[in-house]
Order: sequence, then structure tokens, then C-alpha cells
Amino acid sequence: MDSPSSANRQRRNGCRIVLFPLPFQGHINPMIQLAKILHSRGFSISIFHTRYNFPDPSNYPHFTFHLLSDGLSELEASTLDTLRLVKLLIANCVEPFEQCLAQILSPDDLICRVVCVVSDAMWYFTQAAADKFKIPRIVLRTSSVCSFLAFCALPLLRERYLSYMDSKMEAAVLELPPIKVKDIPRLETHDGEDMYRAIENMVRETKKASGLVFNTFQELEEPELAKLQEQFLMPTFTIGPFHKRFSAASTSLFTQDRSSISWLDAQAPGSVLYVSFGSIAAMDQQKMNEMAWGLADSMQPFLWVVRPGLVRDSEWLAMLPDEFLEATHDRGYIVKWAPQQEVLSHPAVGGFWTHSGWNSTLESICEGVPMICSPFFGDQMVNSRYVNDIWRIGIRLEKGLERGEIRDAVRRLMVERDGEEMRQRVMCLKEKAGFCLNSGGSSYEALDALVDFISSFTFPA
Ligand SMILES: O=c1ccn([C@@H]2O[C@H](COP(=O)(O)OP(=O)(O)O[C@H]3O[C@H](CO)[C@@H](O)[C@H](O)[C@H]3O)[C@@H](O)[C@H]2O)c(=O)[nH]1
Repeated sequence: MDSPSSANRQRRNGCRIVLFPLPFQGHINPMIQLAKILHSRGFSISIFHTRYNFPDPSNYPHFTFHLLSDGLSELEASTLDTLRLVKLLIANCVEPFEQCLAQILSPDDLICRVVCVVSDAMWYFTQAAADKFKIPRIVLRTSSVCSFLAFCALPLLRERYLSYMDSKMEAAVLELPPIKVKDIPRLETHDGEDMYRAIENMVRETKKASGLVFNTFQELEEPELAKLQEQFLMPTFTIGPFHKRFSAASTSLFTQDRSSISWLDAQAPGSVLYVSFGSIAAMDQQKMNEMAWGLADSMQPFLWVVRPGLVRDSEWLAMLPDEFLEATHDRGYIVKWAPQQEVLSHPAVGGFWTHSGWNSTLESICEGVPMICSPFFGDQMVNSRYVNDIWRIGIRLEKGLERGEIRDAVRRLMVERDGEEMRQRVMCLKEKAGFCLNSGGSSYEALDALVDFISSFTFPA
């Protein structure tokens, strides 16, 4: 799909891009995919990475890896919740990042001619470092444009709607239709306001960047992109869906249980609900029980990713009631981690119950699989509202995790006419996602434009 001319390739030889992912699965995946895309267009790649979740470099023989000491103790790395980890990593990585950048930019380093830095939007401090070394920074925002707009409006939304937040959850947010008060991204942590401040910093520093990249496609979020461009004046490139630019590429941090595929092979076409809440979401035992009994009561076959840590402070499988395991042993299959993209493209899969992380949402759209959405925090609240209200390709559970609502939603999605209509709509989006990557398509052209943009940093016209 990506076939650069050899002249362009030669021209870019020796030009190096530094990429710096936020070290969580949902952020590493798109950053490494972007690195592969840029490498396929002739750029050399250096990945700066924290010790935390450091990927295995042998999986990426064409990239150079640089380890940043992130200052996390083993105890912190294994016990803190994600929002606290993000906060600590941001505080600890400012200096190591600057030092590493200084080193790679040093004239002694003859193999490298670094032309720009591409960093996760949440690494907002990298803008100041890039400015200091007079090197352009491109921001990768790993979620949707619609949720980014909500983050941009967060100070205003909190001011206007904070007093509503517990009493009028269903009220419309007039500034950002279709979202409701209950969809305003919540980032409560032990440290109160810190994450909200981090989001404000992210938005402010993104506005100073040279360019902005999203893992989405124009046809999916056209009105939102127009709104974004009123606020962000730099060139913006929507070159997604990233993962569909490769035949089979896994950037998984965990071992994928391939028995899930052989189990699916034995199921009827379109019959299985795939259930996975990504790499971060966690819940208490009572919610887990509701999930389990909702699934059991739906009487539908399911493949369920029960990640260690999905239920706080609980051992794996102790999370699941014995009666549930007995009741569903002939139509349910449980794994710790699955090859998700392959699962979603399997003919036996007819629906996806997701937490509405952006990678999962895009992967589902790309395989034409309609969704049930149970958002937990942040962008997931907005993504799921769009799935339900705007794209109409899924059902958002409005009561949280409650067995009756789950049972009804699973049946609606998997066996009722309503679900079939959602399936037809998501198939249309799947087709659009495919077209946009082909020659002349919106993401194809946007990638050409991004490559020219980066090349112009070293080769002025
Ligand atoms: O068994 C599994 C489960 C998941 N995945 C993969 O893991 C990724 C999960 O990403 P995502 O769906 O985005 O969820 P999170 O891991 O929760 O991602 C974080 O990062 C995303 C991108 O910024 C945000 O949208 C989310 O809200 C945030 O929680 C996807 O590529 C999945 O294919 C697997 O390979 N196997």
C-alpha cells in the first residue's frame, strides 16, 4: 500500500525521526505503527522509551532504541494506577528526555541527522525541549478528534457543568453535541486536580507544535476536523487507520493466547460476542459479577479477555463466580490476552463489547463489527457517545455495568434487527476505511502530505 518512489527514498536517507510514545499499550501501538509507516517512506527511526514497558527491540530490527531512565521504583511500577503513573512519568522524564535529545543531536553523532521529534500529546514537556534545540515537534494524538475537542473544552465544560455532574447527568452539553454531562471526560485520581492540569498543559503545548497527526480518517470525523482546525492552526494529518497499513503486525506487550482463534474456528459465523476492555480499565468484584451474569443471561456465545488486574486486588479466575463458569462452559471461552485484530476479523465474531478505547473502536470499525460500549474514563466517554449517537454502530450501556441492561444489549446486538442495522452501517464505514488508504484516498494523500512536510524541514523547496 505504501510505495514511495526510490528517488524520494534516497532523498530522505539519513534523515532520522525521534519518536517518543507514552508507555501504555494503547499509546505504544499507534506510535510504533507510525514509526513503521515513516520508516517505509525512507526515514530512519529512533525510539525514545521509558524503562517502564520498554518493548523488545529485537522485534524492531530497523529501529534504534534509546532507554530513558524514568525514575519509577519497581513498587510504583507494579502498584500505582495508570493516572498516577502518568503523572509521575511526566514529572520524572523531563530531564532524561532533554539529555537524550541533546545527545542524539550532538554533532559527534555522525549517523544521525534528526529532522523532527514526534511525541505523544500527553508528553507536553517535549515541546519546550524541542523549542530549546530548535527542532520541530509533531504531536501524535492517539485518540479520536471528537474526544480531543472535549479535552480542549474541558476547563469551560467543568466550569459550566460541574454543579450538574451528579444531578443532571443526562443533560445535553450544548457546546459539544451530542455529548451529555455524563460524557464529560472524568480524570479523578488520588491527586485531585493534577490530571486536569496535565490535560490543560497538553492542549496548550499542542498548540505550539509544528504539526498534528491523528490515527483516524477524514470520512469518519469530518465535522470534528473542521472544528479542530478553527482552534489548531498548524497542519493536521489524519492518516489512519494506522494498523490497516500492515499485513500482520503486533506491538503487543503481553503474550497473545492463540487458542482463542482455534476456539473461534469451531463457532458458527457471526455468533460470538468478543469482550475486552483494553489494557488499563479496572473494576470492583461487584461489577465483574454483573458483567458475568449479564453475559450468562444473554445465552450468546462469547470470547472474553479477562486480563490479570481487570478486577482490583483479585487473583485471575477467582474474579469469576464458579456458578457462572459452570453455566457458560459450553458457550464461553476466557483468555488473559487475545490477538485482538485477528479476533475481530474472524468470521465467527458478530459483535464487540468494548470499553471504547480508541484503538479498539477503530479496529472494530475496520472489521465491520458493531459494538456494545462500556466506557470507563477519559476519551472513552466521548468515543462511546459517537458510536451510539452519531455513527449509530453500537449500543452504549447507559446504566454502567448492570446485568439486565447487559443481557438486553447483547441480545439486541447479536440477534435482533436493530443489531443487523448497526452491522450494515459499520460495514459502510469499514468500506470507507479501506478506500481512504488506497491511492487517491484521504489518508493516502494525507500521508504523502506528512512525508513532504517532514522532508521540508531539511529540504526547503
Ligand atoms: O486481548 C487484547 C486486548 C487488547 N489488545 C490491543 O490493545 C490495544 C488496546 O488499546 P485501546 O483499545 O485504545 O485501549 P487502552 O489500552 O485502554 O488504551 C488507552 O489509550 C487509548 C489511546 O489513546 C485510549 O483511547 C484509551 O482510553 C486508553 O485507556 C488495542 O490495539 C487492542 O488490539 C490486544 O491485542 N489483545
